[in-house]
Amino acid sequence: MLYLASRSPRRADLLSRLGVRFGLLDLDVPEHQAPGEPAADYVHRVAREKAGAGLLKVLASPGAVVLGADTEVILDGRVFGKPADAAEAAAMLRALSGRTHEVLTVVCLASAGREAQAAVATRVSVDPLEDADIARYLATGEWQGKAGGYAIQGRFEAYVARLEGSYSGVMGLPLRETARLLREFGVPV
Ligand SMILES: Cc1cn([C@H]2C[C@H](O)[C@@H](COP(=O)(O)OP(=O)(O)OP(=O)(O)O)O2)c(=O)[nH]c1=O
Repeated sequence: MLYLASRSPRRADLLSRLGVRFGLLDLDVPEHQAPGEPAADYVHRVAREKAGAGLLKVLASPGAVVLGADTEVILDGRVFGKPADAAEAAAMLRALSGRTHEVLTVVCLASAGREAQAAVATRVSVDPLEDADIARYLATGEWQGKAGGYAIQGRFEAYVARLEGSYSGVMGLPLRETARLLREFGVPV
């Protein structure tokens, strides 16, 4: 049985698109970058912690496979996670304005005897944003709960000049790499 260790409705939607059946595990894994921890190491660690915490919940279920994932926006080596409030989201969007950043998603699959990860980095170029653009965007509320303070799957795409990589990866679950990992674990996709 496959379990998705995530509270993100987007990850559940994306995983459903692969046509697999899965259960949902609700868990709260803290996301804090350690001092000096490189951005990519941090994203890998959090994805592993989510899958590991999920696995602990279902160890009694034989053959359980747990999927955890983490998505962060990275600019100049700095990690932009989910903004705590509109002011923090505004600061993130000002930093992303007119620049190209990376969205890194790491997917981790774990079962009783095995663990594997896939990392997908997508480069996203954002048009220059006026203060008025940012204010209008923040008013939509779409920034809430999204790394970097934007959701590409909504109005923000109007400001995306170029995307190189995985669109589903930016949304939180890269479908191609996830499908490959699932097959490796014997989950038919
Ligand atoms: C950049 C970007 C991020 N996101 C989302 C994907 C992730 O859900 C979220 C980053 O936060 P995550 O910590 O990766 O995930 P989460 O807290 O939403 O869910 P969970 O930890 O329970 O699995 O940002 C978008 O939906 N669209 C985007 O364009």
